[in-house]
Amino acid sequence: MPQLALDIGFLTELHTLQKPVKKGVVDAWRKFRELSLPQLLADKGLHVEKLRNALDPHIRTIRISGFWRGVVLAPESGETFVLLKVLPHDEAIAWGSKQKSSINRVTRAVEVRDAGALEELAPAVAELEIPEKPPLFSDVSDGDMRKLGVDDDTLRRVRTLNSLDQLEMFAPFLPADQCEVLMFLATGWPVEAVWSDLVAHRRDETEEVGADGFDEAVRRTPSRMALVTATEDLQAMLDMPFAAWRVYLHPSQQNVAYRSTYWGPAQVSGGPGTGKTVVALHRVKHLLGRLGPDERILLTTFTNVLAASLRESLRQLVPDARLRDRVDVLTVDALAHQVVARPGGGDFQPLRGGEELDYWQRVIDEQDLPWTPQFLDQEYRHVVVAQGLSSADAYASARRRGRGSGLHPSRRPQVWQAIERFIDLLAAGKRCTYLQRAALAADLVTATGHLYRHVVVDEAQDLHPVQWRLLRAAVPDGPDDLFIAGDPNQRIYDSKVSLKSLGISVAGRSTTLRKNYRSTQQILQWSAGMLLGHGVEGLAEAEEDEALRHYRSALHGAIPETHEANGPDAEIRALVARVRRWLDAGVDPGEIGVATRFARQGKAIERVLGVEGIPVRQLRHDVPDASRAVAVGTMHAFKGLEFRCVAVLDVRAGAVPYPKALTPPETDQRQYDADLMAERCLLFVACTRAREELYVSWSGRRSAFLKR
Ligand SMILES: Nc1ncnc2c1ncn2[C@@H]1O[C@H](COP(=O)(O)OP(=O)(O)OP(=O)(O)O)[C@@H](O)[C@H]1O
Repeated sequence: MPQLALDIGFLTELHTLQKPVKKGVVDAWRKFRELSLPQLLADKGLHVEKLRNALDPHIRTIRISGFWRGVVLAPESGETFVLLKVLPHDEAIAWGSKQKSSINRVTRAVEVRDAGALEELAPAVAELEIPEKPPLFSDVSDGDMRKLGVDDDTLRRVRTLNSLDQLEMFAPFLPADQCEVLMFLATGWPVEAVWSDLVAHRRDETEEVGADGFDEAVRRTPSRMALVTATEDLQAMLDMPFAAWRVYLHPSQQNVAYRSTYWGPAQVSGGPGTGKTVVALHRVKHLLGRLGPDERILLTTFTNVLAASLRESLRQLVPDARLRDRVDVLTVDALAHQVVARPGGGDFQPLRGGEELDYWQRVIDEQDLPWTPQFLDQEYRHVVVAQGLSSADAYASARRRGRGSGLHPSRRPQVWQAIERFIDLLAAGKRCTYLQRAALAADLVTATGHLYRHVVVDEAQDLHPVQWRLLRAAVPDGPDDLFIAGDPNQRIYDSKVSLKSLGISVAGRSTTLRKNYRSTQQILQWSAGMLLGHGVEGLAEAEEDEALRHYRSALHGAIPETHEANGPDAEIRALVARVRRWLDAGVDPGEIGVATRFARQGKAIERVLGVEGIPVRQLRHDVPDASRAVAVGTMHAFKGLEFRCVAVLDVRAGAVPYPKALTPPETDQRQYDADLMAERCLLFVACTRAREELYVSWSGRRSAFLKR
């Protein structure tokens, strides 16, 4: 039976197609399933047509609807076709006739290059040559290139290049896997690392494929070509094109997610948009497949919105509701709440917002203390709660690791007294801090026994040690106990955690993902520029900001736009104009996000967009909302989300960094540095939510985080 596989290039452009065209794709795909090969080739409606001047004899066009045609790769023999692109008639013919397919000698996967575009671009690329620089790949031999799957045609083109800019011009048109290898080599990766990180997983060791090997070759290309077998799956892909991750996992992701067993806690890290969440979800799917009777999995993340989004993604990835019901998708706070709500747990209301500081102020006034509320709050959080200290003696001898402010040992009893008073005051009002609740939950679980067989953690970088204690207690030590996904460069709250110090060792079981699937290279590079040279402490210690330099995306687009406005009102007016241009270009309002440092500015923006008749919604980190309206929210609320177009406003000195979010350096220099870094990461997180376009504006003096 013939079948029509889908190329990832087609899927990534799917959102630009109108509904009738998408329906045409479903109809065409059905015909491939329903007709025999001779019937298919003779079908008048589908009109499978060979192109007269095509560079590749395997290229055909098929009719999708009206003027729209699909460009298809047809096998010489065998029955698997691949849909590469859907375009208006003339463009489809022009594009199709310039493509060339081949089968990679190392991976034996199908690859397609835009041979016409590469030829046309060559003179412009040559002009970018920097005369005094050596060739880009002068230290990689032809033999190594071939071992990594780079073929002679590609080699001939790239041998003379001597700048990354030149390679990036060619990039969208080269065979994707070869291009990825070259990008990594060009950014300084040793041949051995490229081999082990990228190529080894893909290598195929079966016998030489013959002319009839095309069907198998498509099957060997799962990270770029999907064989969809059920109509519902195809429909879901067309409705949610960005859910491509359900079918296409990069071999490096596949390798992490579907490793049979990790003999202890495992960690996956990587820059924004590298698919950490996707890998975490696939890991849950893998673990579900081997779960014993009565065993359960916890999938946990940081905010309610992210938990809701994980629940939805899991629904798509694991359609069987009975299986899915064996997974609890909860924030760590919600888990703590559930545990504490059980008999014996007490009934305390957690403090919100700045309430903690008010309580500390009260203690300071009562006891006439020389410290600030921030100092006591941080001492309590980072030393007492983090280490689970419960007596004056334990505190007197505790290490104040990570604290930058001196505290003479003779003053510790006085601080402890203040802490005791703080705890009593809260208890008297039936209140607690979130961390106290997590600590209580950790104690209860330790006493009563484990809750889960596996715990999978996403957005791990922001968890506090006491939350880790709860997660550690929730699952028994052993194979596949904890699977942890996170990115230290996206830490926006003040929890600095070394997993090792918590008894969670991921040594030998830690992987870094390198390829970004979300944002264009231009957005990534621009955003990474804000962090480079500002060393962020990794979760598992060994990671450095070296990863930042290697952020890579196969997607290319416009350089982020910056705008200096003449006052706050003018800044909002400029935003309205920007949003209108996106809408006019066909971007759905629901695919636009507007981030601000403060909620009140977001409210003003919401009002103005509303008055302008643009559908708008408030983005909150506790309430999910998928309506098709422009999402306006604080930078914090954008954590973990993504939009086609993102505007970040109010990026001015005085707002980013926000002075009140910074501990005064004279109180604690180390804490000041950490706070400043968290503010930097916050802007980085907001900017890297953009898939295609990023717009950043301010009025007055620009933020010091923005480069000139
Ligand atoms: N192999 C893949 N093929 C296609 N798309 C992918 C793949 N892996 C991830 N994506 C897509 O890339 C985007 C980012 O993925 P994901 O949210 O998992 O990244 P992340 O590393 O968790 O990001 P962040 O840390 O910035 O929140 C998503 O739209 C996801 O669907």
